[in-house]
Amino acid sequence: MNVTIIGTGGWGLTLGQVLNDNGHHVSFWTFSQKEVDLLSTEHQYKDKLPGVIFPESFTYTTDMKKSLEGAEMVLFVVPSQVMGNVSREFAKCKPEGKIPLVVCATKGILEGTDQRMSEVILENVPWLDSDHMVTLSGPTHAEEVSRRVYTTIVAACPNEHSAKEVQKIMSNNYLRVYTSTDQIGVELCGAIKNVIAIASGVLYGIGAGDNTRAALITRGQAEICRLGRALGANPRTFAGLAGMGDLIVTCLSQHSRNRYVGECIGKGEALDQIMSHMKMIAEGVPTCKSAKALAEEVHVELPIVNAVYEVLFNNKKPADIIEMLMTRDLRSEEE
Ligand SMILES: NC(=O)c1ccc[n+]([C@@H]2O[C@H](COP(=O)([O-])OP(=O)(O)OC[C@H]3O[C@@H](n4cnc5c(N)ncnc54)[C@H](O)[C@@H]3O)[C@@H](O)[C@H]2O)c1
Ligand SMILES: O=P(O)(O)OC[C@H](O)CO
Repeated sequence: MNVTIIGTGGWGLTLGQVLNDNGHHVSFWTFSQKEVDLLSTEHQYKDKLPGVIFPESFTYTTDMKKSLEGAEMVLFVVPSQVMGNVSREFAKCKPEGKIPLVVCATKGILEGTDQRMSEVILENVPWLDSDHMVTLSGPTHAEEVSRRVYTTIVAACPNEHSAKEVQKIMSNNYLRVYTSTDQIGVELCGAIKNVIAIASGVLYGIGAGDNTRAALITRGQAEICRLGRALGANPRTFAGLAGMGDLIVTCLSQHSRNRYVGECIGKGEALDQIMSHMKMIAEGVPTCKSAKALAEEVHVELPIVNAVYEVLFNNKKPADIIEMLMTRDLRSEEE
């Protein structure tokens, strides 16, 4: 199968390698000529995945129409906050023949809107319908998948047949793909867990204990469930790979970008200073703003998300915010 991947970051390249391992032909689009030159000559992206060499058969271009020639499947793997522009560009490249299956592996909610990534793409691409829009999400750090470490992931689409198609195309002996029809739940879990991961990083940064981290992960999960239920997600998704699975990996892994941002904050660094030296995207930062706005819109209380917002954007001290969280009105765990 011919697959086009939109985005040549760590995750896009890694998914390309999975598809190449499965015998598919992979082309990439990127907005950056610098990335085209680097990847076409060096076949590696040292800044993002040092030591990983990508197949020489990969092709790279900044010309989206050209990158999509003959594409039977298209994967979007760009940062969430550029998904609007990138999908509008994609909309101009309607293929002559069969509409390709579209898969989105980006995690986040578009700032200034309440839109999940599949909603952004579907709104901007009028010739694409929701039956052909699949979400790929789960506990999957590129640093490990690119080294073929055993991993699981979820392909979610309201149309089960499309989810199963992606499952068949992407599964192999080191990547096991499950399917789900709960795209809302899978996307919300993937977006909000990044905000909770920042909080987890803050706990590492200030030297908090394991009890505190366990509390954060569990109560973070409670917030994801509360918001998800209000927005129509299937509660079973929260306990699945895209839910608890991804929350665990992102809160605890040495590879997590969002956890790293939180850890630096906990050690006293300023957010803009941290962002200026990061080589990969930490989606939890913009998603924190959108999640807070989304929760207010549907009248759902998210104390941890709000706490992260106060620390990131209002310069509140983590210790004061944790004290505030611990001494709020007492409540039942069953609420
Ligand atoms: N890295 C991982 O382990 C991983 C795993 C699962 C999901 N994800 C998700 O995949 C998405 C991409 O993550 P990543 O780690 O590959 O990011 P990255 O920071 O490595 O790369 C992002 C890429 O997006 C493209 N890009 C950047 N700015 C752009 C712009 N203005 N216009 C168009 N394209 C632009 C570039 O090709 C860049 O290399 C994120 O939503 C992330 O949460 C990442
Ligand atoms: O853990 P992070 O913050 O690097 O996020 C990347 C992916 O979402 C992990 O599955």
